[in-house]
Amino acid sequence: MWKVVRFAASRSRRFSTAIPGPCKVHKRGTDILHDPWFNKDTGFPITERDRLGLRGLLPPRVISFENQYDRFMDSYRSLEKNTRCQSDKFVSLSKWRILNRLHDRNETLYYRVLIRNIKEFAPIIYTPTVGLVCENYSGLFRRPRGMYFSAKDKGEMMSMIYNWPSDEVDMIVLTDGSRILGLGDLGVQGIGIPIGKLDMYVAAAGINPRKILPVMLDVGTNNEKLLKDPLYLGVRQPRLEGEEYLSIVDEFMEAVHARWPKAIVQFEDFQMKWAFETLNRYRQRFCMFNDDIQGTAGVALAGLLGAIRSQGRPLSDFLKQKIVVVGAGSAGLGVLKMAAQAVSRMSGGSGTATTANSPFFLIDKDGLVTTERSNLDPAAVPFAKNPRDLEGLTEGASIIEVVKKVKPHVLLGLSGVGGVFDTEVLKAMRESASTKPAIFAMSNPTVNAECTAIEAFSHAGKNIVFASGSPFDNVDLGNEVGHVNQANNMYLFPGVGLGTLLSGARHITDEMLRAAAECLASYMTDEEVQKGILFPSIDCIRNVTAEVGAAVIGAAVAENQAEGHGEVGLRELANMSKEDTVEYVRSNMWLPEYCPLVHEK
Ligand SMILES: NC(=O)c1ccc[n+]([C@@H]2O[C@H](COP(=O)([O-])OP(=O)(O)OC[C@H]3O[C@@H](n4cnc5c(N)ncnc54)[C@H](O)[C@@H]3O)[C@@H](O)[C@H]2O)c1
Ligand SMILES: O=C(O)C[C@H](O)C(=O)O
Ligand SMILES: [Mg+2]
Repeated sequence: MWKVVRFAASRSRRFSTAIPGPCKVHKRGTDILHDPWFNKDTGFPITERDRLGLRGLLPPRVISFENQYDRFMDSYRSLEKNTRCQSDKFVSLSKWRILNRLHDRNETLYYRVLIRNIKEFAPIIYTPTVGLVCENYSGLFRRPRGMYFSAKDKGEMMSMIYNWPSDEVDMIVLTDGSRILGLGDLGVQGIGIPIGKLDMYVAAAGINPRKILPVMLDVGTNNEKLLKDPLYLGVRQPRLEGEEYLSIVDEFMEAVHARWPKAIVQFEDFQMKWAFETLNRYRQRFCMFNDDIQGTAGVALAGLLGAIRSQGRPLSDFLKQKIVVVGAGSAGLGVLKMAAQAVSRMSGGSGTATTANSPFFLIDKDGLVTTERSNLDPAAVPFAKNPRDLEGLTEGASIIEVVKKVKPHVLLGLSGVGGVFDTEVLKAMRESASTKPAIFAMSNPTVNAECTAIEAFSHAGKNIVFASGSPFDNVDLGNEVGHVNQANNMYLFPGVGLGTLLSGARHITDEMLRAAAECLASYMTDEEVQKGILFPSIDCIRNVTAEVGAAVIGAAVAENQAEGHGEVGLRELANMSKEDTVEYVRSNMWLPEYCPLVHEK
């Protein structure tokens, strides 16, 4: 059984918070002003202007970092005021543009703005606006960000990787653009997702922005509209398949690790068949994980355990919870696999994942998944129900049929289809066996959510607990508040990445992911959970990441995966208390401060 441990936020003297040391820069003059890593705009002190050949290239007055921040926020607020009557789409894209321009000009200021206002800006640089940006990327494109490896680069990647200007890369987010959120195949335009995820790595985990790399593997697209679009920036060919496809991913993985052997690669938004195949292919060879399968699973498991706690029930009740998962893709199957492992361990087993005899039900676009399904995807086989055990439900039963019959404690959507939890389905959840039925509409972006928060509380009742993948406002229920949780893998992947990095682990194991999920599950207090607050506010995401990262390090040490990082060796990691480990993680988080620049030839 899981012990609910909340790491103390005590400060240890062993790890002091980093004060930015000097940064070596190999350029001078305008080249520095045009480099967003080093640019400080009007913030360059006079002595630095002299040292770096900047004197005369900037207006004479030096503006403090804080004043630069205020100036940006003022222009952001004016934009908000001036766009008040415009459509939501126009406003969201305008907000993204102003942030993106800052990102392209001055990263230190950009991350200060992002970190201080994460709740307000996450919905712009991350889901849902990032989806809109990806849909319109070819038209919005102004400056490149990250690297693009295409089907035409075969045989060249080992040298191309050296085109990246940084000698140190810790964290890579890689996509092939084939399943961008719930928006489908967006080809090269999917690069917005790795960029947004890595922004969250900087904001939530304090990974140094000079050590991140967003990557697009452009192997073509099957999106006819994009192929016909004269502005489309990707390779105009159908997606590579089979061995041709895998040989491109293989070459990329070899090239990356030849240059940066310890870089962690997060696979993101790959269509299901490649998501599972690449995870199995690389996880023993490289330090990598698939966020949609593994990150999502951990967040969902934390939500499922929270739903039990919200009913005032012990976690052992997990064995009895009836859970209907709608969506049998990489995310839905990842969730079921982790949930089934938890059930197996709780009932004294080895943690082998199968739900055939458990109260879990899986539904895909063809309805309830049973052993009678022809062409059942191999990854779904362990979760197909035997119709003999179903008491009246048959292969392909609809969501409403399943919900009416099963009366689930939890209805969890990862289908990518907006509105599939319709009024009838939500009303049927009133008959749930739970005192606090849980409705998790986890698909992104907002338009693809299985239902909205208002729909859930109005049709399923005030006593539900609700979570969605993209943010919704809390719902006014008269004299109480219907709390909206954001069940998004952003609560896990930053801690998984940072914990892995700081442990120096060569691989990311199931145990490390389990530790991350359990840590998140135990983050909220009983009092909060009973109010329906299952996940923390995004405002404290650095704190969540520090704790999740520490849990990952603890598991890496326990499993003999850890090798240490920098000056902190394995022995020191192994001797750290939980509090010390949290503090160690926290003290390794990059802070957006201008560092003194020192020119080096
Ligand atoms: N909240 C999060 O943290 C999080 C994490 C990962 C994925 N997601 C979201 O989950 C969604 C699915 O992601 P995925 O990688 O599993 O996609 P996927 O394409 O691999 O799977 C989609 C699944 O949904 C099923 N489906 C389609 N239409 C359906 C319908 N009408 N009724 C029932 N099932 C239906 C499909 O058969 C398939 O099994 C996306 O919208 C994605 O944004 C959210
Ligand atoms: O990107 C997100 O917001 C979550 C998740 O990885 C998704 O694919 O939807
Ligand atoms: Mg994703």
